[in-house]
Amino acid sequence: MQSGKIIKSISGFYDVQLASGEVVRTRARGNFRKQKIKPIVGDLVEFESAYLLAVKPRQNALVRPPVANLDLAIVVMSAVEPDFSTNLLDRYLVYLAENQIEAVIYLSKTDLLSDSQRAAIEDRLAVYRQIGYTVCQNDGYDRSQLEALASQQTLIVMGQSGAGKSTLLNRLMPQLALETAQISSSLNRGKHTTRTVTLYPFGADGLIADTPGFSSLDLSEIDPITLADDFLEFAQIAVNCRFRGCQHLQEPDCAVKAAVATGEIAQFRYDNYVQISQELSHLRPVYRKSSKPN
Ligand SMILES: Nc1nc2c(ncn2[C@@H]2O[C@H](COP(=O)(O)OP(=O)(O)OP(=O)(O)O)[C@@H](O)[C@H]2O)c(=O)[nH]1
Ligand SMILES: [Zn+2]
Repeated sequence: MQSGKIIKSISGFYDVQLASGEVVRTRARGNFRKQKIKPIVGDLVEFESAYLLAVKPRQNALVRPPVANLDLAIVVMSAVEPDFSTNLLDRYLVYLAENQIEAVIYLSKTDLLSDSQRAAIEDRLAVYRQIGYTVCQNDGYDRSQLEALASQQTLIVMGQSGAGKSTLLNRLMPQLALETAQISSSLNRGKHTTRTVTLYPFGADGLIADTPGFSSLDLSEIDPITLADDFLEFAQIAVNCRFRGCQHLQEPDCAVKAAVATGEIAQFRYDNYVQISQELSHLRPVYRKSSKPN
């Protein structure tokens, strides 16, 4: 039996890449299909004589495009058109943290910024760098930095419509020549959503999806109780909260709120946290009798 990763799926055939880099075209056996698991690109599979036998449990999976076991996502945020928003960025970061996908932040359209706009966005991005995120942008952009991060990783590009995802993908993979749409040509919207995805070699033994990930986010499955864990800089400080499981909202002696007051945690990050937390709580009411002291 051999194992590898599905890098392409076309009409019942699955191209599986082995650790050696060799690619074998396989298909699913009849009895395998009865298991009602539809193999998707990114799946780690076992096969024999070009027949798939098993799909290994997935670390995560996206629906649009269907791709499994992502390690890394490049979150494309435009500086303008649409305007840069930490609220939207934090939603992506929460989503990715929940799915154990590492995030890299990529700022596009910096060439359209005035100096003062640029300074304001730089201030915000400095906060993300401080938290530990890698931040890159379309000018002064370093392909080798992205390649180094992507080494042995499976990655995808995601971001809202018009953010510049296809433009970035074209830069990373000029051989693909993805169509970039003028933001105004709304007829082209959603064009990528029905396409199948293929993983292409990128960096040292890395793979990159040729199709951008979704542009709208569903956070509704997230448990508001653990939401704070997705705000990585809160986690280190939260050990000093008086209550274990402190959600940093109304609780007394909250180290996170204290850190916001001193500026150690950025106010905008906390505000985004509170807003997302409230949205999730409305979706899923939580009744807690008491909190245990730490
Ligand atoms: N000036 C400038 N324009 C850019 C940059 N990146 C993207 N654009 C333009 O912004 C528009 C949208 O870019 P796309 O790459 O198509 O955006 P997308 O995220 O793939 O959009 P959807 O396909 O709608 O999801 C296009 O007109 C691009 O030419 C940039 O860095 N600078
Ligand atoms: Zn707290």
